[in-house]
Amino acid sequence: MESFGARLHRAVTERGPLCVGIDPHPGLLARWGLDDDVRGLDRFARTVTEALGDRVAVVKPQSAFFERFGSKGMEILESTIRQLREAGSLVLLDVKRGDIGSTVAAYASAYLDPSSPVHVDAVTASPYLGVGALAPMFELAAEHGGGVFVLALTSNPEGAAVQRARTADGRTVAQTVIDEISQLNAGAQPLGSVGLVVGATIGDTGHDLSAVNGPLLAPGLGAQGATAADLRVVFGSALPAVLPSYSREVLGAGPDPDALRAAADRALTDCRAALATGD
Ligand SMILES: O=c1ccn([C@@H]2O[C@H](COP(=O)(O)O)[C@@H](O)[C@H]2O)c(=O)[nH]1
Repeated sequence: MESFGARLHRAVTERGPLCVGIDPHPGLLARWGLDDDVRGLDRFARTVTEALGDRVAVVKPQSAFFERFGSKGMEILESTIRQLREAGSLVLLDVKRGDIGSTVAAYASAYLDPSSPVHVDAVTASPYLGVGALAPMFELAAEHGGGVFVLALTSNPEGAAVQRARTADGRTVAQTVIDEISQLNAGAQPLGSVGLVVGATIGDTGHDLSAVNGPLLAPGLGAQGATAADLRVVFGSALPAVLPSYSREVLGAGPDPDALRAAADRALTDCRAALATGD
């Protein structure tokens, strides 16, 4: 079984370092001339999938925008996941799950067991109940070639008070998460399968990402104010592992599929330039 780290490395080599989110905000549905209902959601998700599924390395549906329509929204999420995978992009479901270990095991089987209807390539997870409580996700992911992206330094301003608080040994909470994930990925080639989420908005915080050896998902670009040029400041020597992520910045170009593709291409060009070593 090929690991998620290896699959992601290949996808980024072939398609470029870019993740595009599917975040059907009510405001975006309106801008696209769609109603804020199940039909609008379906049209939106289908349009993004058809425009970008065969060219972007990773697509990240935001589960909340599907969940808010109940079972019909979940049906659309299931078919979106299926279509994206058929088109060849890796699917990272942004669900930010986390709980006590026995419940995390159920979340793991929901998203990382290939027999599940919402099986995806990777999920986002919250370490607030302890990184160790996420072990069932890491284990099932490893068994089936899946990945997990653990929140470390999020892009929103409210995150800092918790994530940059100091623990008894003087490290920040975020650094303890970073260090635990680094241990999980130690020795993995070409890249570990447990990633971190580090916002592109956070500036130079002095956190040490050098030993992570896993992918670093960087949301916060575009609508939240960060630019590709900020990636160098935030990630420093860890830049080669960065997977930049845009949602509203690209989605706002729709519904014309050509305009969506052009927006994704622009984002990729900016990110390639920012991530290029020696730039
Ligand atoms: O720290 C984080 C973690 C996750 N997100 C998610 O990424 C997208 C960002 O959307 P934009 O439209 O590009 O702002 C959204 O789904 C968030 O829930 C994040 O922003 N920051």
